[in-house]
Amino acid sequence: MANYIPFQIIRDHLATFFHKVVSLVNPYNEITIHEYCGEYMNRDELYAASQAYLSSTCSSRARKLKADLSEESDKPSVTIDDYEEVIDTFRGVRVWWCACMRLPNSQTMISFYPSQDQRKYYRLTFHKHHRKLVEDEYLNHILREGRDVTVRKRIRKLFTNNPSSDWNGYGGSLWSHVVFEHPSTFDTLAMDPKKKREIIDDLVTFREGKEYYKKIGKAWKRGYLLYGPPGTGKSSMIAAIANFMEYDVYDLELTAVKTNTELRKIFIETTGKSIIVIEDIDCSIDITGKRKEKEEKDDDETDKRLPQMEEKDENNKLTLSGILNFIDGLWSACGGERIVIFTTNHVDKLDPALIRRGRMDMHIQMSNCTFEAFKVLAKNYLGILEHDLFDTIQTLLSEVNISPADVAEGLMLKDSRNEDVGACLMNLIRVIEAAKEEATKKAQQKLAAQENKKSSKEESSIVRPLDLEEKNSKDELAP
Ligand SMILES: Nc1ncnc2c1ncn2[C@@H]1O[C@H](COP(=O)(O)OP(=O)(O)OP(=O)(O)O)[C@@H](O)[C@H]1O
Ligand SMILES: [Mg+2]
Repeated sequence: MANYIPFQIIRDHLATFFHKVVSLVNPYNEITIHEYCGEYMNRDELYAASQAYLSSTCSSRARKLKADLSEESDKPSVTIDDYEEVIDTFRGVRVWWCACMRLPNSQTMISFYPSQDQRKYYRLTFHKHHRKLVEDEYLNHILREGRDVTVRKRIRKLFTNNPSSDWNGYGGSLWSHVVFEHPSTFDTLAMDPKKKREIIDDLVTFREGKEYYKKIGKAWKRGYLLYGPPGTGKSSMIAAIANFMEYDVYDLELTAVKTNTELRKIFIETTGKSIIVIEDIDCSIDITGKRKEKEEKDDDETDKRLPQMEEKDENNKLTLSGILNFIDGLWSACGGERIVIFTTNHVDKLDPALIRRGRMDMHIQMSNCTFEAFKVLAKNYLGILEHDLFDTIQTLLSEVNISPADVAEGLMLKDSRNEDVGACLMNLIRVIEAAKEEATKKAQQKLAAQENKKSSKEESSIVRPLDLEEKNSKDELAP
């Protein structure tokens, strides 16, 4: 024992000395990034980001790779295998990455959780001259890029706050979700190409605007109001935006929300890089004119009520001001990169406060099928850019209002093996002609009804002698 203590001291001194000598000779520094960290051994975000970054940026340079399928992705991901060293270059500076593993101290212990025993980590090696660059900039670069890759690779989800039994809701969450797999894209969306370009440009500016929003002191969010008749592609546009931006979609069913407080909680559970959608906002809740009603009520009752009471009442129901708060007030508190979209068939029914610029930044009218929109549908459904029947269809479309949904239905092949393109276009012509006939009939009926109304009005304004006699006798009887 007496010999043991001096031996240990000598060994420690030797180890320190050895390190000193090595660091004098070795011009390289190392940083290790462990998979699990902290008191509760949480998975380290920098480790996850490094893994994503390396698999997307450096795996092509590695010879030994490994593949896996994580729960959060629908594609196998290939990453660099353990102990395979890869080189990355940042601002002309070379760094070396290596995935390493520290084996358990005791081999005799049996564990059902190998990942807890085998501590994985990345070793990042670089020249000591570049230490500042690595610490101050490169690691942040890894974190940012790695997070982006993770977001891009994840399975996107469609959330709803009004779940049916087969949706996945966990841990008392107010949202349930399914995998979001809508095929709509801007390429398949039939609308005026100029308008489409404007929307895409607006989305790109928004996506790249993090610093700009920060600079001007505004929450990083954007509101779109989509309005137009049924079947003009409002829901398809939402899916196209989600696919273009690679965002999750939160389909907020307002009728399932009872109070402002609940709305607030629901909102707080949403994450960044998402679209919050309220479809048919005019039908979801009677918010039109609710403010007016409230103002009138306030005039009568303000004196009798304490302010706290009013606030409590407000929180016990869902009100327009609750929704307005939801759209702008709370955004700033919850980080950014969210898009909110309202859809409606009746834009004129909405309270102007709800859709004013700043809340709904862009008002997008989805219109009935134009010839330009038809050409997109013909390309998508039939794979054609031109046809002899296009002229006829162009003339017909200029004469009648028909939704892209109806045109799309007319273009659907009944039997994809036998039907030819001409037959499909003829079918569409029949559909448009029927719509035209229907519209003419309706217009005639409307005209006839108006004529009837007019003539009955004229009739009632002619005062007949008999009526006068009757009126006079009534006047006499009156007290
Ligand atoms: N502009 C469009 N471009 C491509 N397809 C469209 C378009 N509009 C409608 N469709 C087709 O019609 C179907 C119905 O469209 P969608 O649900 O997007 O209409 P909507 O405007 O949301 O209707 P509603 O007001 O009834 O909710 C879609 O599945 C799509 O196939
Ligand atoms: Mg819709």
